[in-house]
Amino acid sequence: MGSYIEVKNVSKSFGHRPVLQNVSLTADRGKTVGLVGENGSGKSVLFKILCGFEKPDKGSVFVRGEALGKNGRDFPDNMGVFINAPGFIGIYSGFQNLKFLADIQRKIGEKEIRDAMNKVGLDPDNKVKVDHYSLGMKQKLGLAQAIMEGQDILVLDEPFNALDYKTYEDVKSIIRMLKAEEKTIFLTSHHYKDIEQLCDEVYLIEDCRLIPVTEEIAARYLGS
Ligand SMILES: Nc1ncnc2c1ncn2[C@@H]1O[C@H](COP(=O)(O)OP(=O)(O)OP(=O)(O)O)[C@@H](O)[C@H]1O
Repeated sequence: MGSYIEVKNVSKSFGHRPVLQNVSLTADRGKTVGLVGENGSGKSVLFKILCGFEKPDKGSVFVRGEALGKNGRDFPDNMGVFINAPGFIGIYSGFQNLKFLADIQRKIGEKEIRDAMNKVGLDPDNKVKVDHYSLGMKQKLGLAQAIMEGQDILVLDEPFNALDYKTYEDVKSIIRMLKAEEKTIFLTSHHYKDIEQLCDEVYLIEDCRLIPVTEEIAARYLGS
């Protein structure tokens, strides 16, 4: 089998504005791939294309050897997604929210939800409504959702956003744990340091192109 994930010559524009031009990327199973780039450079768009949430104008995405968008297969199987701080129903607890989501696929029961919540450091028996969750708790709930079905590919778009130091370190530890479990992970962060520490391969999106990060390019991001 070839790469676990392959993005091949993908281009995407919104109106007349190109965001991605001829972008290609491969990731082997168990690797952590980081994406950096300025605000609006196209990181989330590329992640949404990987997940099947956006369709490329040109090019293809292969996940475990299967092309997205072929044979009615719009979304990859077994992929956990955390993009744009996930929305939850505020009047329900974290556990209830995950239960609603789990009931869509019916792959897992309460035990797996509890395990995922414990893994990210949330108490499944906490009856507090998500409306009253701190930002860090919401981020962790989003991560629990992304992993609760045992997904082996994880797409995590800025999971460190707006966290205090302690929660930031917690989220980093969760990602290290997922790496140790040999998940294939795609990650963005505005702090190059996070990406450098956690990722096996790093790419920069600049001027609609995807560039492997060399030491020289990294020097521009270090200290950020
Ligand atoms: N559905 C859409 N319709 C129109 N334009 C869009 C759409 N989605 C994204 N864009 C535009 O595509 C560009 C890339 O957006 P994207 O969200 O991928 O940036 P990003 O690199 O993730 O930025 P940030 O670091 O700020 O999160 C932006 O100019 C954005 O406005």
